[in-house]
Amino acid sequence: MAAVPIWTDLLQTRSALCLGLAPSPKWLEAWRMPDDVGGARRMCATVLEAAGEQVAVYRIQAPFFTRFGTAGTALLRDVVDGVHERGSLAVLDAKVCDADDTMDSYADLYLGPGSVLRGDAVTATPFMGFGSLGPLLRRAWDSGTLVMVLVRTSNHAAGGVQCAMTGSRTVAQRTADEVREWNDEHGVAAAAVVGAAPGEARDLVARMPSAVVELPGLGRAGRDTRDLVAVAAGAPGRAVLPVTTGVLRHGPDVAALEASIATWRKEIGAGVPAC
Ligand SMILES: O=C(O)c1cc(=O)[nH]c(=O)n1[C@@H]1O[C@H](COP(=O)(O)O)[C@@H](O)[C@H]1O
Repeated sequence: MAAVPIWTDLLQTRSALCLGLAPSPKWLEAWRMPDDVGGARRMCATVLEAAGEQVAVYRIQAPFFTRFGTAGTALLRDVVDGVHERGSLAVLDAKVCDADDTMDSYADLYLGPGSVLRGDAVTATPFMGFGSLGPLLRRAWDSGTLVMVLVRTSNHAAGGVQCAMTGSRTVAQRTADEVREWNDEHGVAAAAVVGAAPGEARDLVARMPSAVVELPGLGRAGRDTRDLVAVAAGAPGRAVLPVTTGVLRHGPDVAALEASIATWRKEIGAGVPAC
């Protein structure tokens, strides 16, 4: 079942901004909220109140919820419900990875209306071999959801693995090609996370012409917003631009958060035209 048309519709009507929800110890302290499930609940409610129905997609960092045990998992489920009540999509950022028989169980937890957490997408690591993602990808297709495969990440340690050569391609290029091949063969359920500098990102995005691509990096030191927005403009209707720090640093004041979200939407909207 194709998920992409729903994503495209929302990304075009609300903008490509993907708002990060990260009730981490660091953010709860900055917001002067207790580092417990009550504090996390207040933080998420504040962000959702400020965002209203302006945001197409939320990237929800699952470990910052599940660290609180069953109460945190219940909160995560409530937050996903809150996202859906606003007509938005929820990416569960859990970066799952395992052998193929176990991957099926991750789908039970994360993906689609029949799962525990009812996410619209889950992030996954392909470094046990792309084939190990098969069961998760098949379940994503069946439930109209997406698996966001880590093609290239921005953390300092990533380059040694993801830029290593495998034949004539980097590992990241090969993974991007595997995303395209899966989508061409089975239907578009593989999306991608591409946390690369603009030149490399443009090449990787071009290798996955039908995939939703998440391009992290907006609002970070050393990254020019216009460069990243220009990469997204090459993939209209399927590029997702996550911002966490760039918005959360304005909290917990609701009006300041709202203003920041509006500013990001405007900045992104001007550069990513409707397709
Ligand atoms: O999966 C991601 O979104 C991700 C990919 C990547 O390449 N680099 C990266 O930092 N991230 C996530 O982005 C978060 C920080 O987002 P910003 O505060 O918007 O920069 C991190 O906590 C990671 O979970």
